[in-house]
Amino acid sequence: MSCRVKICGITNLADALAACEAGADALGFVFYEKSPRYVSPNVANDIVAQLPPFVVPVALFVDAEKSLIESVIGPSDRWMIQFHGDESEAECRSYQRQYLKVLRVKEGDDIANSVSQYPSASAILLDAYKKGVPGGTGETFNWSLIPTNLPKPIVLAGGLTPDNVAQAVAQVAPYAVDVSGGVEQSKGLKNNSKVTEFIAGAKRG
Ligand SMILES: O=C(O)c1ccccc1N[C@@H]1O[C@H](COP(=O)(O)O)[C@@H](O)[C@H]1O
Repeated sequence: MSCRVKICGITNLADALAACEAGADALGFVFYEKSPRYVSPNVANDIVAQLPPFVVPVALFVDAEKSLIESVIGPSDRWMIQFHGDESEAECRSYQRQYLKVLRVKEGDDIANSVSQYPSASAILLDAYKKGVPGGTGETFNWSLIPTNLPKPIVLAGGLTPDNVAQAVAQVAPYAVDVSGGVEQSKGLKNNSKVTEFIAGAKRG
């Protein structure tokens, strides 16, 4: 089965529709105000209402207040949630939506044990750990730290680009890959050629 692709950090309708046209399976919207890719709940929901069928919108939060999460996911049943902070399994589960739990990987981590803490997650997203920065770092991590027999689908993220995604898919065989900075022309704006190249590389790998 070919690897799915999530294009994250969507801030406008043109980039969203171009990514769908290029074959993206999911689009990520960042509701973390310190990110240069932040998008407001109203703008994001307006974009989501115009997405074609079979494309999953993913709402990314970093230790967000319940009121913010509810204001984003309330208007549409289509939203999946990406918890990119230190949220507990009980908190993630409480929204009764499909969700991705992010684990930020560094040397010495027991990934299998961390994955086992989130039995209700739809999938686990593995990103690079960088002190003081919750995500969107543009940095890869040591993919050989990922155990091969994890009980959840894995979404690989962190520093992926059109140049390294095929190798990443060949080595890790993830369920999906996720990219933000590697397909941008500037922070918060996508480069459509890079998005197309990235998706082709992921499907090839
Ligand atoms: O993209 C951001 O600005 C961001 C901010 C806070 C948390 C996560 C964020 N993005 C996610 O980070 C990973 C890797 O991004 P990159 O490809 O290395 O730029 C990815 O899951 C994004 O969804």
